[in-house]
Amino acid sequence: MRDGEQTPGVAFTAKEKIAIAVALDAAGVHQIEAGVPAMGPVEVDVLRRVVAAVERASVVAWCRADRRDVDAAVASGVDAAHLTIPASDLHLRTKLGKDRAWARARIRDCVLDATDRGLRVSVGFEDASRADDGFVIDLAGELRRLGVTRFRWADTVGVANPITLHTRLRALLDAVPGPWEIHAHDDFGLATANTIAAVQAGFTWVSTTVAGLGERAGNAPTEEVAMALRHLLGLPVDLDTAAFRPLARLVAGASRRPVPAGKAVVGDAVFDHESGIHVHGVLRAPATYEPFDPAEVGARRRLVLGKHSGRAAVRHAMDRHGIDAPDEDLEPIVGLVRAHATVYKQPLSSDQLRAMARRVASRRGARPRRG
Ligand SMILES: CC(=O)SCCNC(=O)CCNC(=O)[C@H](O)C(C)(C)COP(=O)(O)OP(=O)(O)OC[C@H]1O[C@@H](n2cnc3c(N)ncnc32)[C@H](O)[C@@H]1OP(=O)(O)O
Ligand SMILES: O=C(O)CCC(=O)C(=O)O
Repeated sequence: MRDGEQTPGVAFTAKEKIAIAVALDAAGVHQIEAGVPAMGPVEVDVLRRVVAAVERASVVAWCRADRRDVDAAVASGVDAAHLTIPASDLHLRTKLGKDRAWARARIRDCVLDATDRGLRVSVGFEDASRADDGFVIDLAGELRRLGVTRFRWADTVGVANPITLHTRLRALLDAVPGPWEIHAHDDFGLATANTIAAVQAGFTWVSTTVAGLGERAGNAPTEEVAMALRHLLGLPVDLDTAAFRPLARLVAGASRRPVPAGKAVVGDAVFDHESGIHVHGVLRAPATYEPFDPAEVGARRRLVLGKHSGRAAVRHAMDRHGIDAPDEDLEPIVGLVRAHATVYKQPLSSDQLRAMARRVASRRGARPRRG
């Protein structure tokens, strides 16, 4: 929720934030990064209300490596603080005018402060994908000894490549075992792939946002990652996957960012089939052209008549709507369906299909038997 809301132009009201947190909690999300308490009293108050509203999930506050941020996290009543330190020299030197020694001292100090104050602490390495792995490994090893419960490896500008990432993260885990989290951005459309690669390398936490909302091209989408973990890696996913589509619409409303029709898992059209070969196959066994049953995410398959339809699809649609026609009429009806789709660029209604069947029947001097 924190990184999702960082999307330029997006600002959730307290009510929206609470509703999204409650929905995430109900869906079984384990931890909700609900906001940035350093933003001031309004955000602290929202965090407090999120903490009160959520029943099962842990609520974590995002903090800079700054004691003032830890103070604000404590004030917000969360059970966990996520402290971020830039890891790359680009971020340290160019952005902050600091060096690695500063980063080490600063994050150590804040970790000790936050743990002393009873918070569970995770640490994020911002821009880790462009950082020196040796520095990240050294620092993580040191911080683990101070009681940090988890590390986040951030691909802040989405430049990781899933193949090389896997090898790189395996080496990281060998050096500093324990819970690591991947936080992947989608600048090159690789956020989900990189997240899956990290899990395959042994990472046990994934940072995601609903429908991939987030800075620039966004983050790894919760629903894509969850379904890929279940179906591609065969891992148990204890989330209510049927909640993904309503969640995406809830977030779309609050962010004023409509869910694209073709968005994996949650898009309106991702369980539609039109092409003749696909519909012919799906009618025999949906698995021919579906990687999982749409019901698993509370969706329904739709067979759409259009420019690429074939006879099997037309016959199926006519049967569904009680329109009878001999086999010899199918080919010309398909022709009319194609022409209609090309002109109107819309799926065909049952009435339009019926009218086409009549037209073809009357051309050969007969009437369709029903309809
Ligand atoms: C990759 C990411 O997503 S990082 C998270 C990004 N999220 C946000 O920025 C949350 C929204 N941010 C805000 O509301 C504000 O930027 C605040 C409240 C955090 C800080 O506001 P301001 O004090 O006005 O600072 P401003 O935004 O101009 O600059 C960022 C400050 O944070 C500091 N900073 C940046 N990252 C870190 C860090 N990880 N640890 C410590 N300090 C940091 C910068 O040095 C700068 O402080 P300075 O002005 O004293 O040099
Ligand atoms: O929490 C972190 O360390 C990562 C922050 C972030 O959102 C990013 O680097 O993209």
